[in-house]
Amino acid sequence: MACICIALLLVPPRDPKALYTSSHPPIHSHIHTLVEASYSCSHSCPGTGQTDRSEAHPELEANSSGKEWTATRRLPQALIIGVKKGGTRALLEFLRLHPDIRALGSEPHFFDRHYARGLDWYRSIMPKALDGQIVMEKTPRYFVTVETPARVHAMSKDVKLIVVVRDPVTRAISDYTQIISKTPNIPAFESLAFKNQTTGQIDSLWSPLWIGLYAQHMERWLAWFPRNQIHLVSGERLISDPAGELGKVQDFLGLQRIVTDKHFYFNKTKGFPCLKKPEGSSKPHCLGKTKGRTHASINPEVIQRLRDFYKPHNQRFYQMAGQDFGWQ
Ligand SMILES: Nc1ncnc2c1ncn2[C@@H]1O[C@H](COP(=O)(O)OS(=O)(=O)O)[C@@H](OP(=O)(O)O)[C@H]1O
Repeated sequence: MACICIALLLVPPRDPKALYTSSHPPIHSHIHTLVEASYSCSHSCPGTGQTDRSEAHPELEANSSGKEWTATRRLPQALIIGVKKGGTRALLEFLRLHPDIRALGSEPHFFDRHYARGLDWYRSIMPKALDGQIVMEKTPRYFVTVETPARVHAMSKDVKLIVVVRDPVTRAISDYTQIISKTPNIPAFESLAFKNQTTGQIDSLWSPLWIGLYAQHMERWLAWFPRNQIHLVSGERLISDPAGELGKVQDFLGLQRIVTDKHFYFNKTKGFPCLKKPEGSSKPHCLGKTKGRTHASINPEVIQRLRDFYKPHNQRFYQMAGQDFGWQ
């Protein structure tokens, strides 16, 4: 909060009133410079950890004319609904650089686990936002939970939905790598992936494999939302060209393209794009150790069998998506 106050003092907008009202053009055009400063703060203010960064753009209260414009808590207008291990954290962290986005840092699991708490509870956990800012959260499990599309639709039929998809085979191995890191004694990937290893019959109900049946899950969402309300992000391109993918997401959200290639650099040690050292900040920011893990080593024959298994499912998904994600 102290940082944003300094930023406000240092970079006064030409028309402070316009900064805090819902008048269009959206606030980003007015607070562009300011946000460069608050972005630095979000990475360097004491006690600003990953979760705290949901408060990267604190609510602004102005009284240049004696009047106050206060941020309020609102239900989200956009959700990152999946997929688990697709790159959802990276997407959320990158989007958070945008001054017109206010995102919850943790995964609230409202529509899948805490629905009984009601919409007032859900609203109460959202970060405060100004008019014109988009409130969002990410919970990757929404994409695969059967009840979720109807529940999300009951909250808002206009909500914008984002799904980060990744090669389902790599995604399954990533998922298993995470599971085994928490439960080291579980059986080998191979024995969980097959109902019968001799016949090679795949156990498609095993969660790491079932989540990758994207067409099946997508179908449920398309029963409630039009295709143009669901934006698909390539998890692979989010790594190879984060600015390109972010550009398309900002377009989808109706935002100016403010998060661009100038925000990223490729960290060779991490092997992933990270956020550049912002001006005035002590260090650049990469995602934590649980993102970009070394995967469990899997027999190549098993991988090939999984590729064969997913092939028709992927083709069906490409048709629904209207694009080929290039998974082998
Ligand atoms: N910039 C950057 N830095 C680090 N990691 C990145 C990045 N972009 C995408 N990814 C990929 O994100 C994968 C984790 O996905 P999620 O964040 O969706 O995981 S989770 O469902 O929230 O647990 C994670 O999967 P693993 O590599 O298997 O660990 C990464 O491949």
